[in-house]
Amino acid sequence: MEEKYDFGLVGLGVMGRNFILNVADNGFSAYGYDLDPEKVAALKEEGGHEAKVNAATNIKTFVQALKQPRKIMLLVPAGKIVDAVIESLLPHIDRGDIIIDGGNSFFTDTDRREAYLHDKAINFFGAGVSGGAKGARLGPSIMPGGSKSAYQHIKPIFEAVSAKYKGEPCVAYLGPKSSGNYVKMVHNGIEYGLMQLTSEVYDLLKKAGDFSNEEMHDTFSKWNAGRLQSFLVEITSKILEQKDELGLDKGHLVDQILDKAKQKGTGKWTSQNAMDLGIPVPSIDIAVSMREISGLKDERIEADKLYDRPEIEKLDKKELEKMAEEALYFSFIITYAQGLHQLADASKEYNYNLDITTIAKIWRAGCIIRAGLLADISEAFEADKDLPNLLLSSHFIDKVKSTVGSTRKLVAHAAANGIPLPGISNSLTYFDAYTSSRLPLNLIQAQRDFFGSHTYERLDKEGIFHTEWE
Ligand SMILES: NC(=O)C1=CN([C@@H]2O[C@H](COP(=O)(O)OP(=O)(O)OC[C@H]3O[C@@H](n4cnc5c(N)ncnc54)[C@H](OP(=O)(O)O)[C@@H]3O)[C@@H](O)[C@H]2O)C=CC1
Ligand SMILES: O=C(CO)[C@H](O)[C@H](O)COP(=O)(O)O
Repeated sequence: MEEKYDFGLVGLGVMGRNFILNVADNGFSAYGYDLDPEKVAALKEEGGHEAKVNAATNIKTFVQALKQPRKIMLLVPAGKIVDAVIESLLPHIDRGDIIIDGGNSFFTDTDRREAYLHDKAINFFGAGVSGGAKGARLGPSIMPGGSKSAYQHIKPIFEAVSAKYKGEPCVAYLGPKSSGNYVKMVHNGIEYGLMQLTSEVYDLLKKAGDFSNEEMHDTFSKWNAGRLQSFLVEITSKILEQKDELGLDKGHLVDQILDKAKQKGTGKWTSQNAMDLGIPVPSIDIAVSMREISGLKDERIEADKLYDRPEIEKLDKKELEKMAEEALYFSFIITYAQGLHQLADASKEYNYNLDITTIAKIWRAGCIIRAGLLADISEAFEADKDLPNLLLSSHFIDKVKSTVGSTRKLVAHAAANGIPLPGISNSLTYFDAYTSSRLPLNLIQAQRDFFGSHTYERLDKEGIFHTEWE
């Protein structure tokens, strides 16, 4: 009898093709499935040896090639395709088999699918994968949620293929049901926030400091060697040195890219769900809004003609670079703080039983939001696992205190000079509000009671009060 394969993968696109080759590189035999015969043929060729990597366009052949309990990962576009693939697998798989959705599926879809498949005795995992094509090939961060006992079957494969941080795998069982997809969604929300912040600093260096692309390349490289070390700062430095091969002037590619940022939805879902839960994540909200504003290119061009802008007062390059590093570091901290706060509250709301330390640890390598800061963040949560907010951790007080001053100066300078810094200023405002023992929302309570008899509480007496204001 022919030897069966350890792992199956549906969807041989950007992520799937790379993930399956990674599985094979780590000593597991793997079988791929895609509707497209060219992708199947390409994988077989790239996989080299048929006993190690094989693939088919026939779903029955694919399923029958796998060892039981079958471990079948889907890396197909989120949405209806995931349901369609599950339906096409069902006639061929057996009780106890495991389906893993590795895509960016919406978490309530994962709950629905998990309940549907649970009734058929099929184990279903939502396991977000981060790291892009290169990560999938060489070591991503993986965020699995589902049945703890069934996880034992996929654990050896996931631990082998995942990125490693100082030898520790960047994957861990996170919790039941949709917990893995939820964590990946918030990962992407933080990703949106950090990308927005990086783009603001790039804009500020250019406009307030006349930095050239070469100079910014050097600045981001230098920052990446320090406490801002992160994948997004690293790739920003690389992007800034990339020459344009298509354009006529052979300048830098970044200058020729249309300033309209697209989105597939995960950042927006993070914001929407944070609103549902009542968790403030303004650094993420504004990153979503900025992608939307960026899309209004024609209107922006019209509006630009209608309103004057102040002439920008230039800052000393060295001083600006130092302040920008501090503001970016400060705003990165605030963005992680908001995302992790959301995870902690969602964990209670949806009974995920998430361990924030574990999440911070599996984000230290492999994923798009990997950063040196995550080692400090995991230590902060290790010291206090019930920490409500990073800003309350003794590990972060000095880091925040020493960088907030520059953030204030840059936000003020940018506002006075008409340079939009929405992510950095939202991060600062969040900080100022979160650290205020008294906010002016007493007035809002009074207004609500004035016009709608909505009542209010008092500082000096227990109870619920209403005033006839007029
Ligand atoms: N790209 C990235 O950097 C990342 C993507 N993700 C997520 O991973 C998932 C996959 O993304 P990605 O690899 O980029 O997407 P791609 O579109 O590159 O690949 C999806 C693959 O699935 C195939 N497919 C579609 N429908 C079916 C079907 N019914 N049966 C079998 N195969 C099918 C597609 O074939 P065809 O093209 O012929 O339709 C394609 O080969 C998504 O949820 C995405 O959000 C997560 C992290 C990073
Ligand atoms: O999951 C990812 C990385 O972690 C994807 O790259 C992400 O989906 C990109 O999102 P968007 O297209 O909305 O910018």
